[in-house]
Formats: sequence, structure tokens, C-alpha cells
Amino acid sequence: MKPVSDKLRAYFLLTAFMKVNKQHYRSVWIDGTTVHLIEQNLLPFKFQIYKAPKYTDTCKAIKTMITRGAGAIGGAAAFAMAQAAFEAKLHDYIEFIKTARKTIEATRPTAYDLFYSVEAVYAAALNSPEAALKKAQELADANAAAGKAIGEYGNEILDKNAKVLTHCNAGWLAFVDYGSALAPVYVANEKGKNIFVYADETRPRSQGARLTAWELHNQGIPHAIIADNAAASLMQNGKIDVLITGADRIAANGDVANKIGTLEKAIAAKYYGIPFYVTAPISTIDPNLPEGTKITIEDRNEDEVHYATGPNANNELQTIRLTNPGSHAINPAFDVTPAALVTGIITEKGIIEPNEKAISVLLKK
Ligand SMILES: CSC[C@@H](O)[C@@H](O)C(=O)COP(=O)(O)O
Repeated sequence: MKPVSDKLRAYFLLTAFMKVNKQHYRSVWIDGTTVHLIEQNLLPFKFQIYKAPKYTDTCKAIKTMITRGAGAIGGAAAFAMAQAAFEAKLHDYIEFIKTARKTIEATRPTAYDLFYSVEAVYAAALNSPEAALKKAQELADANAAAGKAIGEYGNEILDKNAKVLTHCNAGWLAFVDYGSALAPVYVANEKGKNIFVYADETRPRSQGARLTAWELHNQGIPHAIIADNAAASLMQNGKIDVLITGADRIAANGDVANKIGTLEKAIAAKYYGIPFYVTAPISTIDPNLPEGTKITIEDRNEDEVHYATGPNANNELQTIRLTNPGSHAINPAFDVTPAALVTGIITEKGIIEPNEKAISVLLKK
């Protein structure tokens, strides 16, 4: 990937607008060699920063979903690889960074941004820890800038007063900044288009009900949370104009892995003739995977289905069981939507058709 120019970086800083309590935050950043991450497991009830002084702490943050979402995972993984390079100075340098690379790559299997970032920062780390840190920072800046560009391109598909359905959270929390699926909504509403968003709750971890809703509320975007099983009925009743989601990995033929539940929304959208756009930076496209069926789908712990955490009447966070004690649950984290159900992929370099030819042209740009 091309390094972000000083001009682009300055532009980004001037136009940054993802704010919490009037202060601009990224979802992940590095200060010295300590990685800072917004603790997403506590949102929307508590806003807290998790500090990761060692690369293994950053790995833990990715594994336990303190940070989550393809772009944020990519940013965190890039910084983890840079942290490892500094830690490696005290050890057999090459052995240490090799092991660290494997450890970081083992944190989560589906989001391609993680592998994309680790590969690039590892290559830089072969030169020096300083080069690794520089590369990691460039990747984080590029991810934020990509979100802004996706927002500008995505704005073009949104009519005034459009009603958008989104699934999971692909807003700025899921990236370094700006986000993918919510970025077009942010840009369109800045331009006065009055977009309304339906946020699927997105069980089992409820990223839609918790994170997307929190983001939209903070940005003053009109929205409603809907139960996961409500979307098709809303489509049938003409309440949804367009679907926009993020992506965790896009295969070379345009098949899209995204949060579990995306596939059924895409099928319903096709049935009702509603356009379905996927938003993603180029770092989410895996050119080595010919089709989506080859994408590794993460199997997560069944407790995510059984339990949920939220505030009780005293505003203390409490975890409660939701399901029949004694029953098992199955918890695949992602599904694959075939390219034939996707209207277009909105990237930082424009909107493309979801097919092999368009993707290979895009990757050469
Ligand atoms: C920007 S990532 C795409 C999203 O729609 C979604 O699948 C996601 O946020 C990833 O899931 P998560 O398991 O929360 O890391």
C-alpha cells in the first residue's frame, strides 16, 4: 500500500469528526509503544480506554473483542507487530518477530485486514522496529482515510430521506476512524440528506444494538434498533430503500464474508428488489482466495449465545443467562454472501461490481 502523504494526513486531521464527549478519538492508536484501544465490550454503557503495553496484551484485546471489526482489528494487529519488533530487541530479533507474527495471526481468523497489516508491518520490521512502527502508523492513517473516501463514494448512492438497513457494526469503532457502512450515512447527513438507519441488533454479541446505535446516537443520526428477525418484514412493507454493510473478507470473485445474519438479509433484499451494497477498504479484499466458500469462518464460544451483559437497576454491569440451562448452542461468527446477491462494493477507490474482473482492476489501481 502507498504511504499516506503528508497532505492527505493533514486533510484527515482537519476533517476528523468522530467524537466522544466533544473529543476526537480513534478506536485504536499507539503512544510510545503502548497501544490504546476503546474498550468496546463495555459500550454503550461505559466509555473506557484499554492500554496494552506489550504485543501480547494487544493480542488479548483482539481475541477478547475489546477491539473488533475488520479495520480496527487490522489497526491493532499492525501496532501489535510494531510493539513486538521493539520487544524483540531484547531477544533473538528474527525468531521473536516470527513467533509474534504467528501469535498475532492466531488471534482471529476471518477478517483479512489483520493478515494484510501483519504482513506489511512484519516486512518493515525486518529492517528495524522504527520502520515497523512507521508502517503501522501509515496503515492506521490509510484505514481512517479509506473510511472517509468510502463515505464520499457511498453518499452518491443515497437519495434524500433514504431508509438504510445495516447489520452488525461497521462504523468508526470497527475501523481506525470513520467506518465503512456508516461512513456514507455520516457524509450524506452532513450534506443534509436526512438519512434514517435501521440497525439490526446482531445477536449474539449485539454489535448493532450496542455499538451502531451508540455511534448513530452520538452523531445525531435518526435511527431505530430492530430485532434480527424483523428485517425481511420491513423490506416487504417498503420501509427499507437500501442495505449497506461492512465486510470482514472479500474473495477474489466478490463473495463477501460478514457478520452472521448478513446472508439472510441479502437473500431477502434480492427477493424484494432492494439494492445491497457492501463497503470495504481494499485491505479487506483477499486476492488469494478464489471464492467465498474458502473463507475460514470463526467459531466462537457458545457462551456468547447463552449470556448477555448490561446494566441492572443500580447501573452495575451484570451478566445474565438468556437460554435454557443444559442446552448447547452453536455460534458461527460470520457467513458468506455470494457475489450474485451484492449490488456493488463501495471502496476508497470507487464503487465496483462484485466480480473477478472488477476486483482485479481495482487492486491494480
Ligand atoms: C467492519 S467489519 C464488518 C462488520 O460488519 C462485522 O462483521 C464486524 O464488525 C466484525 O465482527 P466482529 O466479530 O465484531 O469483529
